[in-house]
Amino acid sequence: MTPRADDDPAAGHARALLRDATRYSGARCLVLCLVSIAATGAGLLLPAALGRALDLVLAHAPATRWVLCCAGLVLLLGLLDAVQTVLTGTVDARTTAWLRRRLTGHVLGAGPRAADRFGSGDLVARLVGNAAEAGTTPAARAALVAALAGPVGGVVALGLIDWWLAAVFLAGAPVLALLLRAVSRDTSESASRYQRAQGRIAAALAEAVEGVRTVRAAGTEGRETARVLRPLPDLSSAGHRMWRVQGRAAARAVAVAPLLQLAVVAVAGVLLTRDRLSVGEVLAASRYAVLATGVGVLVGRLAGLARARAAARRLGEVETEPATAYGTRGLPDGPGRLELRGVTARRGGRTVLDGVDLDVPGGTTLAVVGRSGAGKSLLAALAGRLADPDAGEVLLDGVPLRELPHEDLRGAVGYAFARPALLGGTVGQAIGLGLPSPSPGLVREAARTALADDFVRRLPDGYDTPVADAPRSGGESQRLGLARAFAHGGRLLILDDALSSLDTVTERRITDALFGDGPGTTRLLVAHRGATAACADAVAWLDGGRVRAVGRHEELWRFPEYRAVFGDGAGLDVTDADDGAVFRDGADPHPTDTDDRAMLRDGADPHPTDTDDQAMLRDGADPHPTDTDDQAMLRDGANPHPTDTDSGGPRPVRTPGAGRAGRDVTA
Ligand SMILES: Nc1ncnc2c1ncn2[C@@H]1O[C@H](COP(=O)(O)OP(=O)(O)OP(=O)(O)O)[C@@H](O)[C@H]1O
Repeated sequence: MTPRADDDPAAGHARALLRDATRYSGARCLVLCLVSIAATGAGLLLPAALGRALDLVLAHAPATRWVLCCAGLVLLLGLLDAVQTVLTGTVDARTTAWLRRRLTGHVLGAGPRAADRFGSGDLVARLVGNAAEAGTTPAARAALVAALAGPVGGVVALGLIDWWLAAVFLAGAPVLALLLRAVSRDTSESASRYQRAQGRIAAALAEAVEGVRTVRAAGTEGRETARVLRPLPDLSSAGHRMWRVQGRAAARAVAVAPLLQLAVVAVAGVLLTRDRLSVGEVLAASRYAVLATGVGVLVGRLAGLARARAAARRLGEVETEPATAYGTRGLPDGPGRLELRGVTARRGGRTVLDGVDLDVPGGTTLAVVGRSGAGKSLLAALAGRLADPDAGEVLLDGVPLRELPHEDLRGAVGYAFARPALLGGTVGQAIGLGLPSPSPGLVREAARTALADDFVRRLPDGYDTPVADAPRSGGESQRLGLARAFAHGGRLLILDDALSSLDTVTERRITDALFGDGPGTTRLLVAHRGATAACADAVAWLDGGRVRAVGRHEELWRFPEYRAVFGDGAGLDVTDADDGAVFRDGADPHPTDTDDRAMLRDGADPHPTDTDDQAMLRDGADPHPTDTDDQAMLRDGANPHPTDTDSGGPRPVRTPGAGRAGRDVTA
């Protein structure tokens, strides 16, 4: 059973959508309705005129006026039909365009939630296919009024000729009414099923196209095709059911309508023999009986409306995902201090981040590290309000992000991602995306900083090359994404694994430029590599949904579990940490080692000796790097001789220009 709109938010949204869409095409809909009614009126006048002309011809009276009247009505009907066709087409197109605009804006306004919930393929199916079906609603409703006016007018005309004729017709009318109701209900159900199956196919197809390389590599093209088309039987059965419903209705209508017409004509014949009707009136009555039983037209219209309603409901479902609301509180001048207070976020039924507190002073860099799935990307998304936390608050310069207007928020926060989407006509436009008027100079400068300028200039039309014609590797894409983030500016820059596809030398050069540009930008950096984390002023170590510790990379490095985050053999070794790491919730990163715990309390290094070196060697780091080691380190993007004093022993390897010691980032 179709749920009532009150119980079903999607149906409520669908009704509101259709109401607004109809209002948008209001004037045209009204004209269409009037034209349709005029056509129906002309259709209703024609039998009367024909009957009158016939009576006059039979009586050998002058009938030219009435014959001309009949010809005029036929011409008018043709003209109105043409206008109706054109108007229906334009109203459908306008309404569809309006629905697509509104839904596209809504989907993008809702952010990643909508794509997560529906899947990109299904969303595309809704915004393309279902919007086109739902877009026929206003015109179909207008036409339905006229389609209803035909039978109603036919019955009235029968009553005007003789009330017996109307009475005979009305006696059989309830059967027709039941028939129409069943058509509308059954078509609605099967149309919903049909459209759902279409959506599932579209979603699976989008996944398969996205992962076409994986499919090819696995050699599973056949299996994938079968998976994409798995809903086909359901689609087919829903489609067949739809046609069966309409076919059955049409068959019943074919059975019931002629019987009714026959009854009307028979009664008209009887009335003719009693001289209550003329021959012309019998002719008119037979035509009106056909009009009054015009169920075929109604069945088609009702089925179309039912499909449109089912499609509108699928659009309504998309609208149930609320668009992000923005505040009106302006962002004051400030250094870009970022605070997370008790931030909790749930995904897929589990709490991924649980009461996270962080404080990143303006102009500093915080690296976020943690095992895969620890919630780093989620935290990065919350920090710039790509998503809202389920509890807690994120503040920029003391203002909760929720209270900021859209412009202030997006102007203040720049993002770069691991797999950036390059949107915009040309490469230059993709870099300047989101800026009110990006100058070519700014775009180039940003590209130079991101080390993208060289390869962009090698493209056929340089910065004017269409994005689609700019073949690029994963690393080149990332550099364009970084260029976009650099061009954006803003007081907070969030890099979500945005350096992961870069070779280590390029990464190093970019981080040099990034961290060397002085204060003014606060940076949050999701890092997988130790060398990247080492560039930051502080590292927040996420584990089990919480911040396990905050400290400098070299301070945290002593803890095997921290080192394990980067995998064996990753990067840096530390023997002189000052235990500045701040552990959260009393969590000890090295809980099994009681000595370490004691030493941490006393501020001493738990592994200051050769044993320590062994541990480091176990973890893949060489405490006494030689020239050969230097080469290896350079390969890894780390500088083996960052300062003269550092070069003599197992010191933290730090990237020059980075990690301004002395600034703290606290939890
Ligand atoms: N939309 C979602 N629905 C369900 N679960 C989600 C969703 N988004 C994220 N998650 C889950 O939240 C957890 C954290 O994801 P996130 O991408 O933040 O991890 P991460 O630390 O960045 O991982 P990685 O280092 O592998 O990129 C993961 O277990 C992920 O499966």
